[in-house]
Amino acid sequence: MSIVGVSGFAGSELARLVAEHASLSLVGVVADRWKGSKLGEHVRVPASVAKLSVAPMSEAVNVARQGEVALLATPAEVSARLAPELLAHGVRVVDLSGAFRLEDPAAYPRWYGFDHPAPELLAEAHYGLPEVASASTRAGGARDARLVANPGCYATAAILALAPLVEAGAIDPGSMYVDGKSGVSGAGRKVEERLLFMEVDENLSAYRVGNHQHTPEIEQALSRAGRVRASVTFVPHLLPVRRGLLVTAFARLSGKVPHAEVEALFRRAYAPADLVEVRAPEDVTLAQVAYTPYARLGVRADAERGSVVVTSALDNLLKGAASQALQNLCAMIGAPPLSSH
Ligand SMILES: NC(=O)C1=CN([C@@H]2O[C@H](COP(=O)(O)OP(=O)(O)OC[C@H]3O[C@@H](n4cnc5c(N)ncnc54)[C@H](OP(=O)(O)O)[C@@H]3O)[C@@H](O)[C@H]2O)C=CC1
Ligand SMILES: CC(=O)N[C@@H](CCC(=O)OP(=O)(O)O)C(=O)O
Repeated sequence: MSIVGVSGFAGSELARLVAEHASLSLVGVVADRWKGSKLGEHVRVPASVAKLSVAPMSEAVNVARQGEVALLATPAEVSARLAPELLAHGVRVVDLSGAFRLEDPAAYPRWYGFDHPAPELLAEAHYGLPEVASASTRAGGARDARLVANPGCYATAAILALAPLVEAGAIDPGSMYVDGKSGVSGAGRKVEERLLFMEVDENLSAYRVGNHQHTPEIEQALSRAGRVRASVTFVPHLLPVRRGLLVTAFARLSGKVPHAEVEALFRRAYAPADLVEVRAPEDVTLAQVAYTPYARLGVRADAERGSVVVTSALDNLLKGAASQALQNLCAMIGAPPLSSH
């Protein structure tokens, strides 16, 4: 395996997870910021890979060709250009960015700010949310996929929260609401005024209201899962913590599923999922999921108001990025799944 973008927050988590997985071997790491230095100088990894030399971005294709799969932890526009080159060299790709999550090429200028350079790959990419197979159009799942689009962090939490409800026809899919709150590591290592300590500490603010790139991703996944046209209003907020995100989703019950049976939908849907826990909504907290690969969900239906509320929490860098990428990678190559410790 190789990791491109290893100097980023998600890339560093990936390096640790790949290095610690007994069935995976890390053969190359790439990032300009750390080029020429050893991986172990920056990330706490086992001695076997600590001596790996970090290659510059200009060497990304050559380095990635040494491994069977490349993990891209790069900005969407970078991944969109790099993935086709890697695929052309026979290297399979798990991409952590949004570059291959949306099936409609016309959505890219609107939500990501660039024209997609490889629109033909959008239909092929597998949307890799392992616990919600219906969110992808690919019948075979990640196994045998050449290209896996790893879901966004808020999108993972929101889709886990709403998929069992739309799949069962339990809610009105035309009006779902999602309030999301994320720790600052969600924004990556970049320098930005809104991410300064003085802006974030002891503060809470909404951002990109009506304009967040995970809106079409959530709608696409729920439309597929429910075979309906899903419409989601999503508002993200920046929380003054390092790790973790929590979304609260609200929807109107359709009456098709009695309110007393709504929680059972979740328990059934996620019974086979080792990494998704269903608890009371009040027990869904950042502290329970931060630094773990778990997502935790809580649901409560309100018969009097005809509504349902779902809380959903995960670590944005793990289930929201790197550990989910590992789940996908293991499924692609038939390696044992990520240990759920
Ligand atoms: N942070 C999170 O919680 C999540 C992130 N993601 C996605 O994962 C990917 C990586 O995110 P994250 O680790 O947070 O990001 P960071 O900003 O922390 O890291 C970005 C990485 O990409 C590299 N890079 C290569 N080319 C460029 C370029 N042109 N501009 C900027 N960086 C470049 C950087 O290398 P260098 O600085 O050495 O040049 C760095 O290694 C992104 O697509 C992000 O959207 C997805 C889910 C959650
Ligand atoms: C706090 C914060 O800024 N979070 C990021 C989430 C990053 C993510 O999951 O991003 P991609 O879809 O770009 O891969 C954001 O809201 O854009």
